[in-house]
Amino acid sequence: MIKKRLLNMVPESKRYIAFNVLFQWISLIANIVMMAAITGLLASLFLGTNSNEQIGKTAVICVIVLFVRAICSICSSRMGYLSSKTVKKVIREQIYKKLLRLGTGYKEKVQTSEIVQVAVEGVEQLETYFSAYMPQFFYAMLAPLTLFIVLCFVNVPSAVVLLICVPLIPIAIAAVQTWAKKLLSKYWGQYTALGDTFLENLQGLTTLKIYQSDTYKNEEMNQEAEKFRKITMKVLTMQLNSITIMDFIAYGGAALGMILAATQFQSGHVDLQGCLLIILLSADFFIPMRQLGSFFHIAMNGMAASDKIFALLDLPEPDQAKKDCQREGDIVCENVCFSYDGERQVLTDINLTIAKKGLTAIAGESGCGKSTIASILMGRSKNYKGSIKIGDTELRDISEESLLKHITYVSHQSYLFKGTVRENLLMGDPKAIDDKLWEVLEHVNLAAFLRTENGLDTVVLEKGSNFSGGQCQRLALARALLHDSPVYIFDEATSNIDVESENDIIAEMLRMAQTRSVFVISHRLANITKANQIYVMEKGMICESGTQDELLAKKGVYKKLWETQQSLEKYTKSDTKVGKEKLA
Ligand SMILES: Nc1ncnc2c1ncn2[C@@H]1O[C@H](COP(=O)(O)OP(=O)(O)OP(=O)(O)O)[C@@H](O)[C@H]1O
Repeated sequence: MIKKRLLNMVPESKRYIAFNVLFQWISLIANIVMMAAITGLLASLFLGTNSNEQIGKTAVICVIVLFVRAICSICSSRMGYLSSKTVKKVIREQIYKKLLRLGTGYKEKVQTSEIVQVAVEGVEQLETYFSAYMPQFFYAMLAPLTLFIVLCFVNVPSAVVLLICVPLIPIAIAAVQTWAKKLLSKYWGQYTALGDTFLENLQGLTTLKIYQSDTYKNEEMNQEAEKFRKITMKVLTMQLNSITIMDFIAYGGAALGMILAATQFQSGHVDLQGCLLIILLSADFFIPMRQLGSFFHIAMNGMAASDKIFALLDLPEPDQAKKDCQREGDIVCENVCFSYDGERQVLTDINLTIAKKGLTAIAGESGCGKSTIASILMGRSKNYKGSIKIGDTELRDISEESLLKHITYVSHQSYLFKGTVRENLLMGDPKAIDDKLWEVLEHVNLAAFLRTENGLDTVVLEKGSNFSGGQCQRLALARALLHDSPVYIFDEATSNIDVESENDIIAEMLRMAQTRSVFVISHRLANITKANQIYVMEKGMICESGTQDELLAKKGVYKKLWETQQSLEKYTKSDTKVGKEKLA
C-alpha cells in the first residue's frame, strides 16, 4: 500500500508526511499525560486521598494538554494541506509536460476525455493518499508501540494483549485488498468510459437533435450510467463491509483490554489508577489503525487513479527530434507509404515536390489520402515509410517547435477561441501592432465588417459561434497570415463557405504563392486551376501530375473529375435560375 513511485515522484511530500506524523505523535503523548493526571485524580478521589492542590494541578495539566493538542491538530492539518498542494501541482505538471512531449499526435495514443478525468479527478483522489493516508500509515504503527511501552510500566499482560489485537485490523485490510483492487480498477474503467460517451454526446448534441437520435443516445448513456451506478454501489458495499469488520476488531480489542485490566485489578496485579489508565487508553491502541482503515479505501481509489496516471506517463514518446527546419528549400516526398493501423495501406509510394515558392495542389476523390499527407507534413504521424525532406532535413528529425514555425496549417475547421478578434489574431504574432492586424484583416476582406462592430475588440464566442462560416474562415486566414511562415497548407480551407469568401481566400492564396510555398488540398478543382503543379490522387497513390492544361490534355482521371464537377455546377446554376424564374 505504499507506492514508492508515487512518493518518489513528489519527494517534498516525504518531509510533510514526517512532520504530520510527528505532530500526531506529540498530541498522543500529551493525551497520555492528561489521562495519567485524570486517572491519578480519580483514584485519589476514590481512595479519599485527594487534595485541592492535586485538583488544581490536574486542571492546569488538562488546559496545557488541550492547548498542545489543538496546536498539533492545526499543524498536522497544515502539513496535510502543504503535501496535497505540492502533490497536485507536481503531478499535474508532469501530465502537462508529458502531453507536450507526446506532441500534436497525442490523440493517436490516448483519448482527450481520459486525460481530463485523470488530470482532474484522478489527481484529486491522490490528495487523500498523500495528506491523510500516508501520515496515518506511519502514525498507526507508532501509536500502538508508544502506548505499549507506556502501558508496560502499568501492567505487562494487558499491554501485550492489546498490542497483539492491533495487527488484526491490517490483516482484515489485506484480506479485502485484492478484491478491492480489481473492483476499483473496474470502477475507473467504467468511469472513464462514461466520461468518453458523455463528452462525445455533448459535443455532438446539435447533430443528435437534428437526426432525432438524442433519445437513443440518452438510452445508451443511461445504460452506461447504470453500469457505473452498479459498480459504485459495489465499491461502497465493499467499503462498508470492511469498515464493519474493522470496527468489530477495534472495539472488540478495546473491550478485551478493558476486561483484562479489570481482572488484573481484581487479582491485585494493578492499582486503581493503572486499571483506569488501561481502560481509558485501550481505545487509543485501535483508533489510529481504524482511521487508517477508513483512509485505506480512499487511498485505494487514489492508487487505482495513479495506475491510470502512470499508464499515461509511461506512454511511448516520439523520439525528441532536435533539428531545425531550413527556411529555404522545397518539400520533397519520395516513395512515402503510410498506414494508420499497420494493416491498411492509406498512402502508397507518394512522390511529390512542394516548391519553396508557388502553389502546389493536390486533388482526388474523397478518402484517397489527401489530408493524410497534410497530417504527415504537420508532424502528426511520424511512422511513415520512405523519405520526406524539407530542404536537406528529414521531416521526422525536425523538432515539432521548428516544424510548426515553418508550416502553418489552415483547415476548414480552424479553431477560434473565446475572447476578442485581437486576442485571436495575436496568436499568429504576439508582437503585432494594431496597424498590422488591420492590414491582414483588409487582405481577407473582414476589416469593413469589423469596423461596423467593435473593431479589434469585437467579441468572439467559443468556436467563433457568433460569426458566419465565411467570417470564421477569413479570421482564421488573417491569423495564419500573421504567423508569417515559409509554408502554408490549406486543407479544404474554403469548403462550406459562401462564394464571396471562397473567392477572397483563393485570391489571397495566389498572392501568398508569389513569395512563399502554398500547398492546397481541395475537392473543388475550380479553386486550383492556377496552381503551378497539381497532383491527382487515386486510392492512396498519385496517378497524374501537371498544370491544369497539361492534365486536361492527358484526358485521364483529372479530366473526368473536372468534367463531372463542371456539369454538376452548371446543373446547379441552371436549377437555381429556373427556381428563381418560377418564384418570379
Ligand atoms: N485517424 C485515422 N485513423 C484511421 N484511419 C484514418 C484516419 N484518418 C483517415 N483515415 C483513413 O485514411 C484514408 C484517407 O483519409 P484522408 O482523410 O486522408 O482522405 P481525404 O482524401 O483527405 O478525404 P476527404 O477529401 O474526404 O477529406 C481514409 O480511408 C480514412 O478512412
